[in-house]
Amino acid sequence: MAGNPVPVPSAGLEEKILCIDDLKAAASKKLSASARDFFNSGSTDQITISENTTAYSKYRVRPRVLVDVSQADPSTECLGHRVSMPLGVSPAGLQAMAHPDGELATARACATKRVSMGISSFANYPIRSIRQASLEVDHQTKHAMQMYTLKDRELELNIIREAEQQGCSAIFLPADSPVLGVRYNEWRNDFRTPDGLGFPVFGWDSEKIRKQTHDDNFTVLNDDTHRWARDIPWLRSVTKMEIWIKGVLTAEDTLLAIQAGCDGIIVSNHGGRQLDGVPATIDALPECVAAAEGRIRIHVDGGVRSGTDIFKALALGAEHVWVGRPAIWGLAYDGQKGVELMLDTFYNEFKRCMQLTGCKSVKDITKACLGVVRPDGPLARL
Ligand SMILES: Cc1cc2nc3c(=O)[nH]c(=O)nc-3n(C[C@H](O)[C@H](O)[C@H](O)COP(=O)(O)O)c2cc1C
Ligand SMILES: O=C(O)C(=O)c1ccccc1
Repeated sequence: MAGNPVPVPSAGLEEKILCIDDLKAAASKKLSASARDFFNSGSTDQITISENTTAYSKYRVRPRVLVDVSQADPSTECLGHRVSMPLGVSPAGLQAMAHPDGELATARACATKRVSMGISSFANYPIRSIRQASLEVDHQTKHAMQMYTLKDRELELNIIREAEQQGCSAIFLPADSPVLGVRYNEWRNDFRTPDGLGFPVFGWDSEKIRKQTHDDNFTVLNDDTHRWARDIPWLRSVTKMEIWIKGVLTAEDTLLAIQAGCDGIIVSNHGGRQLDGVPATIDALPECVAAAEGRIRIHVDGGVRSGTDIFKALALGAEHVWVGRPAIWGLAYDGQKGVELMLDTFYNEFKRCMQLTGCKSVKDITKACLGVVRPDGPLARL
């Protein structure tokens, strides 16, 4: 993966974007207040969204020195395929509100940088076009289709069939969304999908969505009677794609995912947009890893904002991380190039973190690489 130590912005974009926070600031200036609030907010009191990021800072890295790191290799596997680093782009809806090319730009950037991508069921482009945009760059890039349990089973089945036919590798079932979170910012702004944008995955055009709030979308579509015993076997019976549960935060649900024969879980709180007050994902991860005892794949998303955050998540037992908002910020800043800039930034930071901790490959990143800061005490080993 190509990566400039200091990425160069496109012509006309003068800011120096050195880190993800720079990208957030630059992107936030370009978005309307209502779009910015929609993308950047969490639910209710914004506690979980804020902790998702800050919780990383209690961990300290324990570096090993005098190791030959000239060949340090950040690559790993995701969805059965070699990727350049253990980071992919989470499914996030409404990307054309950040940039007209929306999910197509994200797909091209992910394919260029060889990372996996999640496709939101609220994407503004059809699954086929997103896959096509990716295939034009690289034939190997893997996609996970995010699909809720829908009230309309026939619609759900059609979408799953389409995703499989278009070559998606996995279903990400967001188990945290039987109903929408309490999103005061959206409600205060009376947030609506901008005119001209549709949700083609559901076959909804702009006209159909115009009168609906974001909350209405969920209420109409999502099945709040969803449950393990009914929905996972059904999914298995209708698709050969991998089945991942997105939104697990406890040991108990990790065990249920194993029992249900799922391929993996994503420890996620929907970027703090569903129930406020649930733990930061990096704090929920250890209990899920301990319960799993290696019997199921574990990924994590939420609040990952630096290469060192990726490193910490791996040291705590995740195989791979995903990012939502950083991709949106990249898109808003500079379309495909902005998403590539975001991915380069993570890649460069992560590789350097590996090198400075004496890790030659992602397998070298273990519990021994981290400590935790306790008030007035020495660094505690994990
Ligand atoms: C604007 C936005 C839209 C999202 N849309 C979806 C979605 O359609 N489906 C879904 O499963 N998760 C969705 N998510 C959650 C992301 O998949 C992911 O869990 C979260 O963004 C990760 O946290 P981060 O943004 O802090 O990286 C969305 C998140 C954001 C910020
Ligand atoms: O806002 C979200 O978190 C989300 O899941 C979503 C749903 C519909 C459209 C865009 C995003």
